Amino acid sequence: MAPNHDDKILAASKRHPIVPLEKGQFYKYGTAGFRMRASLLEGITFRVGLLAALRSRKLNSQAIGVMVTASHNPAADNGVKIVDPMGEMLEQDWEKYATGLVNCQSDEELVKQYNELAHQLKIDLKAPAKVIYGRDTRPSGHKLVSALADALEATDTEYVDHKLLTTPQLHYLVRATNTEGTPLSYGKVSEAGYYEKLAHAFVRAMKNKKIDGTLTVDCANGIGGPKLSEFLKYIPKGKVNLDVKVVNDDVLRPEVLNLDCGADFVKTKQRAPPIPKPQPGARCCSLDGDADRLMYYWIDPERGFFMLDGDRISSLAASFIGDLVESAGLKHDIRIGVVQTAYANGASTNYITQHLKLPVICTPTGVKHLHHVAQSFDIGVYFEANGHGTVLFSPDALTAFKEKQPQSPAQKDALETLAALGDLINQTVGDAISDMLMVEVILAHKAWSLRDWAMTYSDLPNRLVRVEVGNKDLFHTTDAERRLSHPEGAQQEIDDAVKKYKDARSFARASGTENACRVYAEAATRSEANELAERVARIIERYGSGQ
Ligand SMILES: CC(=O)N[C@H]1[C@@H](OP(=O)(O)O)O[C@H](CO)[C@@H](O)[C@@H]1O
Ligand SMILES: [Mg+2]
Repeated sequence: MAPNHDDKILAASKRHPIVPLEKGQFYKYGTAGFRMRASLLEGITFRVGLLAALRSRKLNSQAIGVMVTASHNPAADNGVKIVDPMGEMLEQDWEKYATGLVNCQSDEELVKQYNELAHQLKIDLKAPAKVIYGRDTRPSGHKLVSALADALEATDTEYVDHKLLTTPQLHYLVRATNTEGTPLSYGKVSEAGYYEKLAHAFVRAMKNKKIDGTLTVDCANGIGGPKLSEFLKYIPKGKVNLDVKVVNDDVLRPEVLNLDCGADFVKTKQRAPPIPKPQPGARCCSLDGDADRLMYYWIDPERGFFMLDGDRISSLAASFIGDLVESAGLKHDIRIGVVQTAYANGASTNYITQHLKLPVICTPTGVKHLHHVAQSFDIGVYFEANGHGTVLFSPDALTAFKEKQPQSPAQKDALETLAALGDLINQTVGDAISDMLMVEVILAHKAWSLRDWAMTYSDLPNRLVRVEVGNKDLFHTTDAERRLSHPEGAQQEIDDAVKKYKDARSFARASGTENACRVYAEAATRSEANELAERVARIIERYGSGQ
């Protein structure tokens, strides 16, 4: 007889009610799962647990991950998202099922829809299921994970609570769990296993190169602080000279999470966090609240603040890895590509295509889109301008690094470094700690300061504007979000505006995470970029109000 979870789900669901929204509004599994004020999330997290259990049963009982975090949002928010078996984001086709379950009006309707989904997707509810989960430092996380556990109990799902984790650590653990004991083993299934893997790969990739000076790491007062401090204990003394100063790592006062610090602050405000007082010349980087975004910067004694964002990290990685592939004698066997979104600075795209001679593909916003396209290369480098990204190596590429017989000491060296990078760089998702170690390795190999890195090309002046509109759903895009297909006439007006400026580019789209549109503009000078952005913002305002 099929196990009947219905009564258990019904009873448990009553303990975790959904907060009804105003008529006509509904909850949506967005770019980063469900993310909103934490007070609205208990019932949602319970229902996400139901879906995670179904997903595990659908995928031969592989472990599914659930991460409770609201990343760089204020402390009062929280969020919940599902991680697929290889550590990737939930398959897009399933987002609508999450949205469906969460928007059921009653507990009875929820149970009905749960069973209908199982039937429609041919899921055997008798099969074993496994879910593993973690959370960031937000106090609301406790209540949310207990709602999640209730859903897993009600559906007879095995679960492991990994407690406090960075988002990328949870992604690592999901993949490690599902590959344990196989030739594709991703590492030990523990937080310590994650640190050991990274520390070991870091030492191998450094190859006795020297890192110049101290790196100050702003951890946004989030989970990255304690986790980075823990990681540092795993670096063998005397083998590498990584000198890290961890700052903004206060996780005991939730109100300071992401407050005037962190990668999102640095990127959007284009300045260093005020605390600790910025030191001219100091090499700095910032993580975000769940440690999956990374920004580098320094205050130049002469020219002031200078930021090295996701585009810079992407071009740095592509250039270094491209050179290594050539030195390893694999240039004709391995296809390297770079994936960006329309927000990437045009100068970075030019540098990658014209100087590095690598192909660049533009995808819609959201790392799941970039990740997917990056998988089509042997080595796919992807970063959003906001500092979220990674480098993916195909199984063929990893095999080539390990098995190719080197013809010279230089080839051997390049192959070893590539193999070490394959272990150092998180293959499941963008990971600020892993990306930071990658940047440190590259700067040490090139013997570059942040200023040397910044000299590779000059960014085009640009401006990003948030525009409140009556109805953002009126805006539809095409060509990887670079053009508007609706409302009719809007794109023509943007084109006409762009033509008035030199080296200019501008586009507008509805945000996937906020109730607003975003306008991006770049041009040859700062004043022109500002003027163009304002002009396009006015166009969007006008069309967004339906006039
Ligand atoms: C311009 C911008 O930075 N957009 C961000 C933002 O998406 P929007 O759809 O633009 O709101 O949040 C996403 C999730 O964190 C992130 O992937 C993306 O890069
Ligand atoms: Mg984040």
